[in-house]
Amino acid sequence: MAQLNFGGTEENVVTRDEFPLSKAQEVLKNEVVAVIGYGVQGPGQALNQKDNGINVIVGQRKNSKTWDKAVADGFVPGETLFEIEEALEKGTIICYLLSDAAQIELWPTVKKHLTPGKALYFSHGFGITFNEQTGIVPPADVDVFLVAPKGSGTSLRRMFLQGRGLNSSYAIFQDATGKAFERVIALGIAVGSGYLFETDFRKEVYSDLTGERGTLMGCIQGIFAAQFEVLRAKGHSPSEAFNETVEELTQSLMPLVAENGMDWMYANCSTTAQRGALDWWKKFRDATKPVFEELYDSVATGKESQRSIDSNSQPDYREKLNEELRELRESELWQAGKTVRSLRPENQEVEA
Ligand SMILES: NC(=O)C1=CN([C@@H]2O[C@H](COP(=O)(O)OP(=O)(O)OC[C@H]3O[C@@H](n4cnc5c(N)ncnc54)[C@H](O)[C@@H]3O)[C@@H](O)[C@H]2O)C=CC1
Ligand SMILES: CC(=O)[C@](C)(O)C(=O)O
Ligand SMILES: [Mg+2]
Ligand SMILES: [Mg+2]
Repeated sequence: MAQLNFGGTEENVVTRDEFPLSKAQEVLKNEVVAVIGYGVQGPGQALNQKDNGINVIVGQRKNSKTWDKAVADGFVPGETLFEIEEALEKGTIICYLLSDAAQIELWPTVKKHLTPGKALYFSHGFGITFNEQTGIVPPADVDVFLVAPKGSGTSLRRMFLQGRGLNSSYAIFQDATGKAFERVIALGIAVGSGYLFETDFRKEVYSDLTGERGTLMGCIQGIFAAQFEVLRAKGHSPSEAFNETVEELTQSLMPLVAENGMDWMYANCSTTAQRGALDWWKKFRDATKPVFEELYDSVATGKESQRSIDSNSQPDYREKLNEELRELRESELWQAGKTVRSLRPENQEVEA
């Protein structure tokens, strides 16, 4: 474990240097890792573990689209792909990767198979932290921990294939075997994490729910829409409004931020832009901060988790979500975006 200084605070991190894949393989060599659920995180984590030489099986409902996907991805029915209960029985480490709402329904079945010494692995602090809402209370004689990749399962897999690694947080809720630390870190490395930083279940879920509702997904769509609407109302064309709101950000400026920080991105823009950005950013911070305070409270009081459980456990939740996504897709903003994306040279048909 290394101690690193993050802007003035020392924190524990585990890197691939101190915990290489060979060590993860050694720790997991007698384990059967059962990945339950094959939605977004399931495939990323199962495939990365498979490619990393870990003994991984998938548990999924037969006659489902995702069963077929697991087969197409190389999992073999009866060998490495099983009905959920069979996988639960075979697994010594259970990676519980159903959607957070679905985890509630299957919990009694999972619990039945958590015999002493097994490990229960999550990729989110949701089920355990909000156990009054989820009913997820594991027996005392199993290890309980999490590795939460900080990004989509799709990115986890893509970055692995590119030889890169998404960073993840890890937390131990219960160490029944005395081996929870080496087990959780070995899994974190095996699923393709670039490095792992320490957290606990409550902090993981509070920060994750805040982030995805905030700057990562909810807030960013909100400020995109606000700026786009103002530009359109002032007579700017959709292409101009989209380019100045989204395209330039994702294609030109955010890669610079990712590479070397905000000041470096600013420094690579005009002095005119820098003057304006430096003058305006605090105003945006002050305008949005009360909304972030409200958001955090809504997470911490359990309102957000309850809403997620209530809506995502309806039988027609998928159709309803798809309908809301369709509205977003068909908005003028994202329709303009579709045309803009098609114009990127790399997306144009190569002329014969
Ligand atoms: N989507 C992502 O990239 C990320 C997800 N996470 C966490 O990882 C976990 C898994 O999330 P996702 O992969 O997004 O899940 P998901 O929404 O893609 O669902 C996973 C699987 O659950 C199955 N399923 C749904 N209802 C079921 C039921 N009643 N019985 C049996 N199977 C059922 C689906 O067929 C699917 O294979 C969650 O705890 C989530 O918060 C963490 C980081 C990112
Ligand atoms: C991708 C991720 O980390 C999220 C946004 O928290 C999630 O999918 O829940
Ligand atoms: Mg999340
Ligand atoms: Mg997240």
